[in-house]
Amino acid sequence: MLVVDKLTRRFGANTAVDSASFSVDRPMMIGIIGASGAGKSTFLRMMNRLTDASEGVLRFEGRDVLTLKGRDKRRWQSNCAMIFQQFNLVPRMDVVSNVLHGALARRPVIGTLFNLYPRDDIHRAIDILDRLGIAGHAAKRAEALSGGQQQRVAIARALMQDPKVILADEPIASLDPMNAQIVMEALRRIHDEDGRMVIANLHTLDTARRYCDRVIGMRLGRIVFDGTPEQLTTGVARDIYGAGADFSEDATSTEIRDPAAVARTEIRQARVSV
Ligand SMILES: Nc1ncnc2c1ncn2[C@@H]1O[C@H](COP(=O)(O)OP(=O)(O)OP(=O)(O)O)[C@@H](O)[C@H]1O
Repeated sequence: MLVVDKLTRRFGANTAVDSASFSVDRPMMIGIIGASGAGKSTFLRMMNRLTDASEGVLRFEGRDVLTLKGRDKRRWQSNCAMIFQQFNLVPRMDVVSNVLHGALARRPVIGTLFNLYPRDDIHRAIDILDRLGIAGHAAKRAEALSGGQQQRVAIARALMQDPKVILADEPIASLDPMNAQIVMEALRRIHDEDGRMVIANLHTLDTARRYCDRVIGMRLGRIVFDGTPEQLTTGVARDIYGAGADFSEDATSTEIRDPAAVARTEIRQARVSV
């Protein structure tokens, strides 16, 4: 279904993604983890054709994605929706109009210019918002919503494109643990119920383990781990992050933890440091 072969992107002397290869034979939820600068965003941006590759092949359902041009490229980009850490909504525009923007790629230019949306699109936008539990906010300005709600609006906008793949670039990095969980559950449900492939760059190991079927670990542009969440042990994570024996998973955790347990850990750490 998806074949990535020796995919490489160089920026001058810096190789951001270095000969990355893997293949996926069915729609899955895939987490890409790795330290800052490992090449995760560059990989997603190449997949969506926001960034050109320097070398290599990326095929989806047999099509060579990297050579698509013009309308075919735009069609691919609409089939491969992207969501970002900062949501990228139009803050002063109402929620439903933000969602309807997701359908622009599939609509004639004239309607777009006059903000005329077919009634079916409007109903579909409301249905998608309802599915994500935020239909009650449809008429509000996007900026009036919490971060977690805004990210769900961004997911709704992506779903308006009816994409085969959703690429999520650190979708929960700006969210508190509770909202992070709601957003990850929404992405997981979209995969489970619609059969869409989801590829998410994640900063936190526990999130990758909990929500993904497969985890890819990147370090300095290279894929250094490709396996199941069960295979992602602390030792493997240490290698991916290039960390020493003092590597703590807590530093990459967004788990909603029992406050008493957190306090106990903090007291223990304070005792160690005095
Ligand atoms: N447009 C660009 N021009 C020059 N260098 C770039 C550009 N985009 C990315 N890089 C470099 O490529 C490398 C990989 O960056 P990338 O953003 O893909 O990493 P990342 O794993 O997504 O990091 P983060 O988790 O911090 O977002 C970094 O060294 C970065 O500085």
